[in-house]
Amino acid sequence: MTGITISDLTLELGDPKSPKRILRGIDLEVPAGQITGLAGESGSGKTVTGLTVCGLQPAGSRVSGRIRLDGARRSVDNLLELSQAQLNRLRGRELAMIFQDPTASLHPMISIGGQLTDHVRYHLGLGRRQARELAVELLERVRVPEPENALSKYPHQFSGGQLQRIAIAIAIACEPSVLIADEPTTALDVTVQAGILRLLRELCDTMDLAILLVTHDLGVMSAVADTVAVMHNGSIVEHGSRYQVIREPRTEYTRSLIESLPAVPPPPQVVHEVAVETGIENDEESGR
Ligand SMILES: Nc1ncnc2c1ncn2[C@@H]1O[C@H](COP(=O)(O)OP(=O)(O)OP(=O)(O)O)[C@@H](O)[C@H]1O
Repeated sequence: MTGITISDLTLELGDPKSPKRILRGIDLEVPAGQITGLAGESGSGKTVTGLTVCGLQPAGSRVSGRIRLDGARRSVDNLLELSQAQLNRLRGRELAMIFQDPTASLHPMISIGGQLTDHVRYHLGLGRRQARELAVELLERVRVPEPENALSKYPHQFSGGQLQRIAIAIAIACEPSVLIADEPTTALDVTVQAGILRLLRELCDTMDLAILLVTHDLGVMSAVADTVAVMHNGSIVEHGSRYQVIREPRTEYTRSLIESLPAVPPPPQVVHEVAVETGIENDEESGR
């Protein structure tokens, strides 16, 4: 299987004599070509799980277990054993991450073109012209309107949804095997959310990406995730197909999580339906 296999992942913080146990032996497969949802209430450990896969766990963490990467180009038996320098080489190439706030990964004073071309020149060793061509291609791929013009603009000149598309363009630039998406649509309007979710689905299918989608929003899960893992207090309490987890939850905790939602839309066609209803193709206004 290509993708990520997490086995018995534990993470502790604080005084070793009375540690705060953040992750308590997580087992999770994130296969290529699938969106694996990681759900759970605030503080359950979803974000820390995603960060640990990328080697970005909180400073002072004590981590044990195994995170195996089977990438298209590279496999690593246990990411936890890599040095920071080795992880740096892997991040951006094999492992990519997008966050709730896309501005967190974009520099406010550097044009979008500058940021995209710097990224691909550094990781892929491309020349200036090739890097620019790839930057345009990437912006087209994530459907940022007028990609040539977009290159000379700065982050503040784009809407939130477009910035998330640009962050996704940077994330996929080196054709990674794994994408960790942490609450990528939480800050966006519902119709804009649908467009981003549809884009993630499309990239997952066309690039055979293994996507770990971290979100507290089971509505988002029901729209795109192939399987859903539910976290509670640092453990995965249930993992199954999105239909099974959302419609026929096996644990009391998942049931209560679902009951606390206003309404869960029917799983299979949500993204498609929203797209058709609103006629979203480029679902955001262009720029400001
Ligand atoms: N840098 C840190 N230092 C200390 N504790 C931390 C740090 N980062 C996370 N934690 C703790 O780890 C636990 C899990 O946090 P995490 O952010 O993974 O939860 P989450 O499920 O993603 O919740 P949310 O949806 O609110 O982000 C929480 O108790 C949190 O307080």
